Amino acid sequence: MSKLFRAVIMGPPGSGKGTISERIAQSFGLQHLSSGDFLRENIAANTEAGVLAKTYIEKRLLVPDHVMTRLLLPRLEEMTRHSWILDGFPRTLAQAEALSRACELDVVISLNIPLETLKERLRHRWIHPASGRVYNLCFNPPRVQGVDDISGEPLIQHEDDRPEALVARLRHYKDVAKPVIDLYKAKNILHTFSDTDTDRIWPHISSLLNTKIRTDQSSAQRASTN
Ligand SMILES: Nc1ncnc2c1ncn2[C@@H]1O[C@H](COP(=O)(O)OP(=O)(O)OP(=O)(O)O)[C@@H](O)[C@H]1O
Ligand SMILES: O=c1ccn([C@@H]2O[C@H](COP(=O)(O)OP(=O)(O)O)[C@@H](O)[C@H]2O)c(=O)[nH]1
Repeated sequence: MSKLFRAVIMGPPGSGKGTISERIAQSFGLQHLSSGDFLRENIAANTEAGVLAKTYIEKRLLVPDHVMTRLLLPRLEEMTRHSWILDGFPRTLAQAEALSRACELDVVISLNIPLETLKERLRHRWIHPASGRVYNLCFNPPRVQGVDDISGEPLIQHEDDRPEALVARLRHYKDVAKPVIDLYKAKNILHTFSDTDTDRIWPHISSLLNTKIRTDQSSAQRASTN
């Protein structure tokens, strides 16, 4: 069996983590695990962690580290036979340290997108809350305006995606993410991509993953024939 591949994607709200993770999942066969979607599934299913997480999310707070790790790490353990990309976790240094104890990451992708671009994208972001499917009126519009392509249910916009809320969210992201980014830089697995456009970033991410995944697979094959 080829070596499993573990990746994390980081970036401020609107940087394209969800959009790029979906492309990676489709092009490279990785499982995409989004912490936000996973929390929403737990809330919908009324699990103990979901009920607890909801109280924080409703107040626009981060869910405490011990709740997040207790929820996410067992989910990752269930995926031991799959290569995966994690989106939205780890958010804090404590989460990153807990993840390091659980598994070894191959690549961390960090998205560095100009503020004006983030503002524009979030202003036009529409979400299907039940599935987490994300649309943008300019970039990937739904087939019918205001309606989810698959379920036909209405789309909503997040209060938080208003341009006025973004500066504070961005400042908060930078404060919390800085030590996480420094940790991955020190481990030599951080790859930062800066541009205004996912379509221009994508070829670089794709060639990075092509190199990494192919190199890992050939060394795993060499190990199995030795
Ligand atoms: N790793 C995490 N640690 C703590 N709380 C988290 C984590 N991931 C998600 N959450 C909680 O779930 C909420 C929804 O997460 P989600 O990633 O879907 O949206 P978001 O924070 O609005 O980010 P974005 O706009 O980048 O998609 C967050 O606002 C936060 O309260
Ligand atoms: O090059 C891009 C990438 C994303 N988006 C849109 O920008 C918003 C934010 O993207 P996403 O939800 O993937 O970002 P995240 O918050 O997960 O980082 C969504 O409406 C996307 O459809 C865009 O317009 N252009």
